[in-house]
Amino acid sequence: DLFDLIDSRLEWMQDVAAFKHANDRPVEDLEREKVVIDKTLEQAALAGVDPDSAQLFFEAQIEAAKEIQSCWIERWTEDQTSVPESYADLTTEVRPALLDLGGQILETLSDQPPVSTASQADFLDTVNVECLSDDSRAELFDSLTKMRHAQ
Ligand SMILES: O=C(O)C(=O)C[C@]1(C(=O)O)C=C[C@@H](O)C=C1
Repeated sequence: DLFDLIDSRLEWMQDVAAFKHANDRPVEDLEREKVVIDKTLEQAALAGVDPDSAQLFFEAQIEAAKEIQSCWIERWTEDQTSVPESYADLTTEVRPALLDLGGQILETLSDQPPVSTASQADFLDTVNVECLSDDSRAELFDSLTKMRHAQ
């Protein structure tokens, strides 16, 4: 289901944060964001989703992803004992999984009517990731309702 896929993408961000924290890498990677957006445009064209609306939604997902990662790293910086000992590898595991989820999100979206504002409560119930603020969740939902099928 669409909301579960969006939740799954964000659930990966704790692992991403753990990898970056352990390897002293910054949360934001603009070069990677370009790869993700380029892939999104390609996947949107294949799935029949309007590319501009897909780009705006994926940018909102990336903003949410960075907020979640920063929140975790802040927690671990305050309490060293809470730092995770194991986490998935960013390059070989997480990034391929994120691109795959992106494709599934676009395919699922194209197979159903556009997301209606009436499904907000259901969205908020399902997309309930630790460290994601209410504001970001609302913004994510708003850009999701603006995604359109290709003309
Ligand atoms: O791949 C990463 O390094 C991530 O943190 C994931 C992600 C994304 O949501 O796709 C988020 C933030 C980065 O700036 C780049 C990409």
